[in-house]
Amino acid sequence: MDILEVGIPGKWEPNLPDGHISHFALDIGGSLIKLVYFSTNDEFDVVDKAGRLGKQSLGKGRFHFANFETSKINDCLEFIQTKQLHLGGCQHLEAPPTDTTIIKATGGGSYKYADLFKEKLGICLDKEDEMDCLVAGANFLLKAVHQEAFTFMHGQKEFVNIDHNDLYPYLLVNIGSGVSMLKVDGEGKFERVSGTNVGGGTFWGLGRLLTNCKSFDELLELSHKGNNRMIDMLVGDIYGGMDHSKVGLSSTTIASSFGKAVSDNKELADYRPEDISRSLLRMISNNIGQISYLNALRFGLKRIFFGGFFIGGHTYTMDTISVAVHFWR
Ligand SMILES: Nc1ncnc2c1ncn2[C@@H]1O[C@H](COP(=O)(O)OP(=O)(O)O)[C@@H](O)[C@H]1O
Ligand SMILES: CC(C)(COP(=O)(O)O)[C@@H](O)C(=O)NCCC(=O)O
Repeated sequence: MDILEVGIPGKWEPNLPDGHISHFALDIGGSLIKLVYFSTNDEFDVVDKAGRLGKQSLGKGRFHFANFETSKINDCLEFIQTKQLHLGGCQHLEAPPTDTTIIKATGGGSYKYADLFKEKLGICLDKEDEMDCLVAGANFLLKAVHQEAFTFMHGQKEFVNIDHNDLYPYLLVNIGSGVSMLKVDGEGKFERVSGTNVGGGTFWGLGRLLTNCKSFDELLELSHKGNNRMIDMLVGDIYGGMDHSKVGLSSTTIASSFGKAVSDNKELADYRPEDISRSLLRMISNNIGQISYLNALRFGLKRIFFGGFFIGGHTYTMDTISVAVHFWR
């Protein structure tokens, strides 16, 4: 089975031949809509007892994943409509578009936009709780997919071998618009033990205001070229270039994110957007890493798994979180 990424927010190819479509489902989050469907192209014609022509799949196919910004939900609706995802990709062969088209959906948007889906596409969203789905998905991936989980430290990615008998309990940290921290004890056994409202939405929202960036990717890209020391106050800035070794603080540790802006006597325009973005990314990632570590400590959990689109394989973000987790160890 192939996994195929077909969409990034705002960009999609409307005319890909998809064949028969099944397993169409949605996660409508605070920032992004995640959409998945399975398509089979290796089909042959079959005629049913009533003499109607249909297609039968040979069982091979692809998963397709697409994302849309939740604020541009109409693009998502258009994508579904164009590809006829809710009708199995082929309107004339399957059930006619009635009120009974039921699609699995999760995330806050499955409540917020239920009427919109019904009105525009005749889709009834069959809601699943996002935390239940998150835990079921994480457990499935960790157990069923080889080389799914990895550590990332100082630019080095190392896959983790998961021993199925030694997986639980673990802390699952999902960094979306906000951050949820779940203590997972088994299949369907979990508790939301903590969270923080300083998450991916904070990085993108505050970053947008401070830098005038037009997209998340642009903001993230800027952070790679920035130097947070231009705006963060370091221990060395306070201690005349020296470490505060008595309490284990090196001169290069960030003492106060954005702290230099207090004494610099500069305006926002005097700071480079690259430096602001870098500082913001470190501030938020550090904070999440520290809260996660403290919760792992609180419950005696030896493993933390991080997920969510804020991380999305972004190396600098992952590195910062890792440093924060290891800071006190
Ligand atoms: N292309 C993108 N557009 C907007 N945000 C993005 C994008 N890629 C990554 N992100 C980050 O991912 C976060 C959303 O993560 P996600 O796991 O999808 O959460 P949610 O379910 O709340 O939408 C955003 O707040 C932002 O920090
Ligand atoms: C409310 C949410 C579960 C919604 O999930 P999301 O769309 O952010 O993925 C999440 O944003 C969250 O856990 N926020 C943090 C709330 C808090 O603990 O302060």
